[in-house]
Amino acid sequence: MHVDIKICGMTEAAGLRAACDAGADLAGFVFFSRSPRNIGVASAAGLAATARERIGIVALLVDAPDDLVDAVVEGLAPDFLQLHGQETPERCVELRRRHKLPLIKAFGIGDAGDVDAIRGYHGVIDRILVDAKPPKDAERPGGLGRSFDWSLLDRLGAHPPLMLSGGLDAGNVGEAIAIAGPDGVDVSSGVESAPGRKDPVRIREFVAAVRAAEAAGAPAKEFEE
Ligand SMILES: O=C(O)c1ccccc1NCC(=O)[C@H](O)[C@H](O)COP(=O)(O)O
Repeated sequence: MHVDIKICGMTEAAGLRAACDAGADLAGFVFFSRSPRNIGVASAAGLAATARERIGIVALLVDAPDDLVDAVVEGLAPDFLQLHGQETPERCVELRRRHKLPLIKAFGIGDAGDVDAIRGYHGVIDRILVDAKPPKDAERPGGLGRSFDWSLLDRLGAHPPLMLSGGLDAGNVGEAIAIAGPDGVDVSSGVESAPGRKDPVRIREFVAAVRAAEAAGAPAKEFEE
């Protein structure tokens, strides 16, 4: 089984190069002004141009208006859009139709009800990304280095491909894969030396830990829609 690895919150060439060299599958760029990983479209496009043949490019947006989504899609030409806000299924349909790009929809998980709510998105998104539910007063809805009870995902039933995130690092990602059996994992804080600064050594260690878990044969759960 292959577990896709997404390293999110790229702001510098060194981090992006480390992700490519380590064999990560996807690199995320955050377009959200209250994030320490926020990046402008031109800077993201410049970085992505150096890596596009080696890694998939993900544009992360939070309840973004059309003019921002249009600018990001036109300037960056991402392979995926990741929606990390309160986007409704109707908004997902609209964005998929308008941009003809696969959607990764993020869901904050705090309890069983949050998992059950994902069902309303089946058929209108391409991948589920589960993250810890942020506290009410959080500055941002993701990239907080918080994890959640992975066993809640047992309730998912049949589902589109699943990406697990939230507080992952090289030390816990093997256990997370064994419990949740995701199709992919996503990390930001756990591979940083400070918010917004990716650490090449931690990236290498994280990718190695995921590949070791794959080799150990943690069973990926089947998905279907
Ligand atoms: O990373 C951010 O700053 C961010 C800001 C606003 C919305 C989402 C954000 N990150 C989303 C991601 O995909 C992160 O990789 C995911 O939340 C996991 O983050 P972490 O727990 O820090 O590994």
